[in-house]
Amino acid sequence: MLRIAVPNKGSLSEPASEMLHEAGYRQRKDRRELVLVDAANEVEFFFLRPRDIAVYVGSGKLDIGITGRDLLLDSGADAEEILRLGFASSTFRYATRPGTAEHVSEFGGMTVATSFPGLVAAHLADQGVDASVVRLDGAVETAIQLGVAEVIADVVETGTTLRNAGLEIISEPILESEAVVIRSRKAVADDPKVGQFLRRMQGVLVARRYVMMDYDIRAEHVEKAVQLTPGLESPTVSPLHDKGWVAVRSMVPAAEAQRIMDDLYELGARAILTTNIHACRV
Ligand SMILES: Nc1ncnc2c1ncn2[C@@H]1O[C@H](COP(=O)(O)OP(=O)(O)OP(=O)(O)O)[C@@H](O)[C@H]1O
Ligand SMILES: O=P(O)(O)OC[C@H]1O[C@H](OP(=O)(O)OP(=O)(O)O)[C@H](O)[C@@H]1O
Ligand SMILES: [Mg+2]
Repeated sequence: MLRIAVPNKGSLSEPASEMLHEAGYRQRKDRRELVLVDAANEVEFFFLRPRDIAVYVGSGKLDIGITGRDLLLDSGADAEEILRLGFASSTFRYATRPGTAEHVSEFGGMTVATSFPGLVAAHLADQGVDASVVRLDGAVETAIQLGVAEVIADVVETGTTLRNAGLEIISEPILESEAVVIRSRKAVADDPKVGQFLRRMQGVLVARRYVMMDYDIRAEHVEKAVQLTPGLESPTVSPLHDKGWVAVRSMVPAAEAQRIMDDLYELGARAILTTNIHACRV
């Protein structure tokens, strides 16, 4: 059985379970379930606090886990990122009241409040800045108003929370984060069960990002048309009963599908259809 850690709460929890469900795994019906065995797929899911996942995986007790890159790096656990999942995307940044500082190098002697002390201490040391770090569980923006710190370091998605607290971002992001699959550095390389899990998750990512496009085009225009729809490997071109025409089938990025359909129409393509991809292996 492959033992997988899944976030049980917070921003990572729902999208992670949704993705696992799309990849064909059983998921819990009750949020209080802590462990779930998916016997058909030979997988056991452990629903854990997002912050603890890297610790379990790093210790080698669980094979792989889904967590945030920021949480992985903050933990200092002996685990590594093996697949980016594209949700819970955020940046990790410093912020202060306007006028406090313009750059990290001015933080010397100040206190930085954060829920990610490992990440922040390492970054300050890397920048050669001697500042203290105070660890808070959440709502760190308020630490400045209450005089606990002059600077905060926190997750920023839209920036609304910082703006509402009257704070401004300082310097470049410390980190760009998103949900990732992690594995213990102690794990056996090339475990086939891990490989199969990753292919399923990659299949979901591709099925979400691409659509299948079909169209008919006069044979003399097919070379130009396939430049617009090169596919992942190579488009399928099939003869039609009418000798002058061919049918083309190719995967295209969903976000570009409408533009590509317009361009294909201009080239003379007709019967242009797009269909969603339910699942795939690439
Ligand atoms: N607003 C957000 N947008 C995108 N990602 C976020 C956001 N808030 C937190 N995250 C990400 O979620 C992960 C943190 O998960 P965690 O469950 O600890 O905190 P949370 O989602 O803020 O939940 P809570 O604060 O309710 O416990 C991190 O990887 C972080 O980057
Ligand atoms: O840039 P924004 O779109 O405003 O999002 C970022 C905010 O979202 C998270 O807070 P959350 O609501 O999880 O509360 P918390 O501080 O208690 O974790 C994070 O800690 C930031 O405060
Ligand atoms: Mg939070």
